[in-house]
Amino acid sequence: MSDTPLVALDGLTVRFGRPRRPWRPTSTVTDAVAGVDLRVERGETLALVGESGSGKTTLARCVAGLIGDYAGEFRFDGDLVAARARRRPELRRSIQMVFQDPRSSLNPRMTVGKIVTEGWEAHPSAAPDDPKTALVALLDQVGLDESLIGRRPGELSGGQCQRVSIARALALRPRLLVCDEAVSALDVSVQAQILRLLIDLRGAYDLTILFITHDLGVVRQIADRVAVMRRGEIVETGATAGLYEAPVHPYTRELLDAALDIESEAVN
Ligand SMILES: Nc1ncnc2c1ncn2[C@@H]1O[C@H](COP(=O)(O)OP(=O)(O)OP(=O)(O)O)[C@@H](O)[C@H]1O
Repeated sequence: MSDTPLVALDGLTVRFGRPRRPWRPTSTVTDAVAGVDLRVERGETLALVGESGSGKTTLARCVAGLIGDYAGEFRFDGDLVAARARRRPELRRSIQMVFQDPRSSLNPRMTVGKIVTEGWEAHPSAAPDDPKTALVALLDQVGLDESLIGRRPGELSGGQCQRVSIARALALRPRLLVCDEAVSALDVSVQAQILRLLIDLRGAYDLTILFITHDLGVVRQIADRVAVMRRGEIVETGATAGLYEAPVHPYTRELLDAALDIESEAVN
């Protein structure tokens, strides 16, 4: 097995806004991601945590190819990914994203069957010989019955919609799954089911997962390692257990204390 990390970011910077100009005296520039160095090793689940506005989604979208305008270096499987190369079908297929709001991330007019299999048209290399059988198998793997094939997202629960999103991503046999707050919109019991599903699928599909969340309780259930993001920068990375037991950066301690306060409020 290669030692090359699946994802290597060096000095990754994503800037939004408009700079100051003689006719525009106020600059609105923000570095949402500000010089991030980060590795995601093959087969691991790395959680990226941080408070709202810290830049997690921007980093995730950049890695998933949804933001092409960035500075710094992004290597996937050792190869430098230039912004232009993002259009390479093989790279697009290899990195799939699961979004926060399962309902709005699915086309309401399309059936479950169409949603899950649509990617095969754009990526014939991932298309199976027998699409019908492959579709049923995919649905089974994410815990959905084949009777749902003709249903539309509006007829499904939030948890079922998220399972459809996961099946859609898996249909393309990705190597990296980027989950952006993928369980945040779900009830706690459904959250646990989807986390369990992701853990099982990680093994079955040999996946690497970049898991974005603000919820430190969720991190403990799914992540091998954690990277803590604050104001566009990574302030600490470490194995999940170690980070909970002995956080180094004061901001990580603040996040953990805040999470503990929320947990104890929920208990009382
Ligand atoms: N399209 C955009 N245009 C301008 N500024 C943006 C854009 N997207 C994000 N930002 C800014 O970049 C910063 C980081 O936002 P981002 O959504 O990445 O943070 P986050 O950690 O994911 O927050 P949340 O958990 O609330 O989603 C914020 O200051 C945000 O206002």
